[in-house]
Amino acid sequence: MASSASAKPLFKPPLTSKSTSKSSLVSFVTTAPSVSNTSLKLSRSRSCHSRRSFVFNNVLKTVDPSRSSVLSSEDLESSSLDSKPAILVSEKLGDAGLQLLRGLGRVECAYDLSPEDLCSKISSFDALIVRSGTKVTRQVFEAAKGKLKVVGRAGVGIDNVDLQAATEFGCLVVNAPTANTIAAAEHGIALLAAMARNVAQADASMKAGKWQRSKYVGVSLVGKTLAVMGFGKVGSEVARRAKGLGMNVIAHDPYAPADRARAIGVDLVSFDEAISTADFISLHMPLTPTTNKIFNDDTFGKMKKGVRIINVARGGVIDEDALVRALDSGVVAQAALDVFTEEPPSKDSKLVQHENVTVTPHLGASTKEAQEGVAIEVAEAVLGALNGELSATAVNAPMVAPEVLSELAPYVALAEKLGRLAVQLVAGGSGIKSVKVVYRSARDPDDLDTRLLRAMITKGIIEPISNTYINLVNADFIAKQKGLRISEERIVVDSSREFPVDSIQVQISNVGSKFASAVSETGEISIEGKVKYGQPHLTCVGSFGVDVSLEGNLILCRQIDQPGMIGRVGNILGEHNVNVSFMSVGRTYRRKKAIMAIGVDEEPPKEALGKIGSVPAINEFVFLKL
Ligand SMILES: NC(=O)c1ccc[n+]([C@@H]2O[C@H](COP(=O)([O-])OP(=O)(O)OC[C@H]3O[C@@H](n4cnc5c(N)ncnc54)[C@H](O)[C@@H]3O)[C@@H](O)[C@H]2O)c1
Ligand SMILES: O=C(O)[C@H](O)COP(=O)(O)O
Repeated sequence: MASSASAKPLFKPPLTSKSTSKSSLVSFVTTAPSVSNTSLKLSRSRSCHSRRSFVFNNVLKTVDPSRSSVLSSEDLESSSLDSKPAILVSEKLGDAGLQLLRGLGRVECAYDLSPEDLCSKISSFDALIVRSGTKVTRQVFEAAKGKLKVVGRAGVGIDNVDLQAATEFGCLVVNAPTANTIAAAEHGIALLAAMARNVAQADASMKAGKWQRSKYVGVSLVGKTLAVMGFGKVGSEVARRAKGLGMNVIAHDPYAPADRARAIGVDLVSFDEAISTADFISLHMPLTPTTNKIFNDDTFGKMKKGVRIINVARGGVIDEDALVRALDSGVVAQAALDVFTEEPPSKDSKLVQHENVTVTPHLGASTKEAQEGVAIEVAEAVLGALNGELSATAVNAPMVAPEVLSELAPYVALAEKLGRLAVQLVAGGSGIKSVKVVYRSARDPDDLDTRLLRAMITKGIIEPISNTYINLVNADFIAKQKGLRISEERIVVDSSREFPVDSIQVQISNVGSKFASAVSETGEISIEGKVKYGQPHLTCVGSFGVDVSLEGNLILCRQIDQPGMIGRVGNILGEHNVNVSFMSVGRTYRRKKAIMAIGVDEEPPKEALGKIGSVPAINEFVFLKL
């Protein structure tokens, strides 16, 4: 048997790269205790309610051994060149970000790949980093064959990434949402001023040898009304700067808080009020199915005649043919555009060629400062994700604050193990439709973020019975796809508020069990666990209280409560060189029914299990893999 009895959680620091530590989330390793013969822990309980190491990157990694899994920091630190994660950078990325990536990964920069080339290469890469020019389509995720774990968008807009496909394939998408805000806002203001004073047109005219002072009389900005459509990061920075130019600024954003707008002297108004009262309209909303062509014949028709439009958001929010019509009719006096439905637009695009239109080739984020910033921001997010950390800039996974992650880490391990145990108790192992998870906690229900725990229970339940790999990104999607309904209940209990969760109970209803004693009085398979000394423990099976550390494998026996049972089963396992790590007996009444839970390091041979089954006082038993 093993020799040490101590249970000590080890807190492992994140990747050693200096800049990675700025935004990275903590990764944990907790080492399960091994227990010697002499310190074999025995406990007796009446009823329920009176290593291996766990690496936190379990949350994101793939577990199908035929697929390469997300690397732990140990892997990264000790890896040879070939075993470093492979990162494909498909568009120009700032040097600082590339250096970070090269410190920990094998980086290939391949710009201007055709969609076919991208698809043919992608299955060799763990991560892909793009800007707005690469379309990361469903075909790309299909071609990746499960190898691709993270797509990093070096910028804000993720409309070029098929998020639904990414989620279905369990691929995390992260972006760099903050580093180019100022650059985009400054470009918006540059276009606003340049358009109002015909800077680009006058420049072209002079370079053509002309001197046309009366042709390029402009309009003033001071005192004019600017409508900012989309009052997020860029929109509010544009508004702040426009206020400085003496403009009256209003904004429309269905999701922006009014107090944030008020703080910079901006009134939030309805869509129609914004577009019908503005002299200038600046677009700063994302391209989504709702905002697609939101500026069209109908909406241009509601604008003040002679309105001027600036777009540094996405070309797709404007119906470009309708804009040409509005420019031709004079409803829109001028437009200044940095973004287009198709990029680059066709050479003979009427919009680009229109004399009242000023254009730039998607330069909003193109300052040295912003490019260095987004490169670092995305590199940190991608490396963090490859290290199994949840990114603060995750686009298709719940964002979980670092302090919440650190608190929940041991409960995440417990959740997965409970899911894994519960499914093995189901007769036939399948046909599960309905799972209920009950969290008992002293904290208010609002104070407990259970998304991670639910994802890991889902992972524990589905992975043993299918070849689907599950992580935090795709857990809910896969559960839904498999028709598995997972409901949650939170019960406030009178215990310590120091810990987020007192116990987690997993119930599977409407199924038979291969271990009848796991079925509770109300008819569902029910097991419950707690975290004790940082380790997941099984504390309840059906209506029987037990206490066994969840490590290695588990044997559950229902027996008649009588002397000598522990010794008999222990001897059988000893004869077959199977190391017992924990043992616990739970009974309903003295000398009546009892459940013995035995943790074992090795899988007992069939012969040993047969001998246990033939002990006369043992009514039923089951062997479960953790
Ligand atoms: N041209 C460039 O190079 C460049 C650079 C940076 C950002 N962008 C684009 O600018 C846009 C804004 O970026 P951000 O960083 O400010 O993003 P953000 O998420 O901070 O802000 C977007 C805002 O739009 C709002 N919004 C969503 N739907 C809306 C609707 N129907 N009507 C009005 N508002 C709506 C959201 O509530 C949010 O407040 C994005 O599309 C981004 O891709 C372009
Ligand atoms: O959404 C963004 O961040 C901008 O549009 C920048 O795109 P780019 O990285 O292609 O310059």
